[in-house]
Amino acid sequence: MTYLSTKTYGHEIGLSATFRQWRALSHCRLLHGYSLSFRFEFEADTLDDKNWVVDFGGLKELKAILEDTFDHKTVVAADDPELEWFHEAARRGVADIVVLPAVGCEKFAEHVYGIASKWLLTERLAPRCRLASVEVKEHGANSAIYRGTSRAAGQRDL
Ligand SMILES: Nc1nc2c(c(=O)[nH]1)N=C([C@H](O)[C@H](O)COP(=O)(O)OP(=O)(O)OP(=O)(O)O)CN2
Repeated sequence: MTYLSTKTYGHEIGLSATFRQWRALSHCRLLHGYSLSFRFEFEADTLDDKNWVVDFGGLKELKAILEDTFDHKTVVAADDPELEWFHEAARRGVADIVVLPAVGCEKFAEHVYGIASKWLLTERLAPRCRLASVEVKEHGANSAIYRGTSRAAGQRDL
């Protein structure tokens, strides 16, 4: 028996991030932004003493991490050829930049999955509670999902 629970920080909470996919040939190479949505899917074979997979109200640190990374941020890929230009924008107070290994919904989902998995361990919620997946949505039509590949998902990719 596996129990699932989910937590969604939707578009309505305003995690507004600007980014670009510099390798794209389309308009996606231009800076553009979305109020990103994040959906966490947790799983457990056994519930805690309250009969919960994970406390819905106990995830505020995860929300804070999302805010630190995506709220009013300009997210830049570490290999963006214009990286120095973004740093200059930050120095001038025009952009609050966050440099990540890669940019795009799939990579945002992977990045958040890694952070959230570590957090579960730190909080001693893992290994009982595992992070099954993280979904990142740009808007109602576009999303990407990063899924743990083993039942030890709460302890992998660390
Ligand atoms: N698999 C992915 N594909 C794309 C991503 C992504 O993160 N993962 N990102 C982009 C662009 O950055 C952009 O966010 C999407 O723009 P666009 O392709 O124009 O998509 P729209 O939904 O706005 O376009 P419609 O034509 O209205 O469908 C591109 N691809």
